[in-house]
Amino acid sequence: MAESPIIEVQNITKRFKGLTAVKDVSFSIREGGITGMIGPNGAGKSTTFNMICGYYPPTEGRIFYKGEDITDKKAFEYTNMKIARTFQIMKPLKNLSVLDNVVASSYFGHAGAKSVREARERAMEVLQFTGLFEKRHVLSKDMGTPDQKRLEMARALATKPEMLFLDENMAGLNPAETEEAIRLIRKINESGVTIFLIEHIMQAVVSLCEEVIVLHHGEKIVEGTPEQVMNDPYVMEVYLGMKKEDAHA
Ligand SMILES: Nc1ncnc2c1ncn2[C@@H]1O[C@H](COP(=O)(O)OP(=O)(O)OP(=O)(O)O)[C@@H](O)[C@H]1O
Repeated sequence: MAESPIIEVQNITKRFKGLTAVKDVSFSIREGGITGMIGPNGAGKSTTFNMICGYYPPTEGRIFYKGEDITDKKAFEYTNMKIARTFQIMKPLKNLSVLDNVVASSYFGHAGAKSVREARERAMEVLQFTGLFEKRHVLSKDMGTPDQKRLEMARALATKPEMLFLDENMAGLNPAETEEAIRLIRKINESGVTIFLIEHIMQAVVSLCEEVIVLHHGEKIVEGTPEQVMNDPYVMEVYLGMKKEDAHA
């Protein structure tokens, strides 16, 4: 794994009128790795995610991608920078088939398909890769949550990203479905895509991430390997709601 950061976040703060949602947060995302962000509800995870993905700019601080300052870039410019994201509330084109959803995404980004044929070929490849090939003719609105989440990833992959942001991709999945999602995320990473994810499901964070950032009340409280983070007394208290001695009871 390369050591250089693909994303560097420097002292970002976001204020919404009177409320400071994120306060002076800094971290980096290592190229080639899987980095996770956790924290209780309202900790500032989505706000941080949205700033890094260009949905709104930080009130203060800077964000760098491969050394370039992208703080003022807009979300629509990201696919051209080989960055893609999924949404917590999924946004498929509901009345289109799974295949057409992925075909539509194939036209976007730095490697946007130049013809219908190229877009279809790309989509077929992505559907094979994500395990959705057999369901390619199903309307996306007729699929269950696990397949819709998979489709979100397929649509993102169709833009050929080098960096993928996953926003609570496992919410609403049962343990077996979670395991499948973990396998797919690992496979995407092994294909060379750097991943940054927000996730409430600890099993997924521990199994996938080599680096975890913990937010609480808008501030970064801990950063480290899953093991370091899960054994941190402050994390146990504020995030898991128990004292260290309780955890060993
Ligand atoms: N657009 C906004 N305008 C005003 N306040 C906001 C806005 N977005 C988020 N907030 C507030 O900022 C704080 C952090 O919210 P955020 O959604 O980033 O937390 P989170 O860690 O993602 O929570 P969850 O796990 O519930 O999604 C919350 O108090 C929230 O109400």
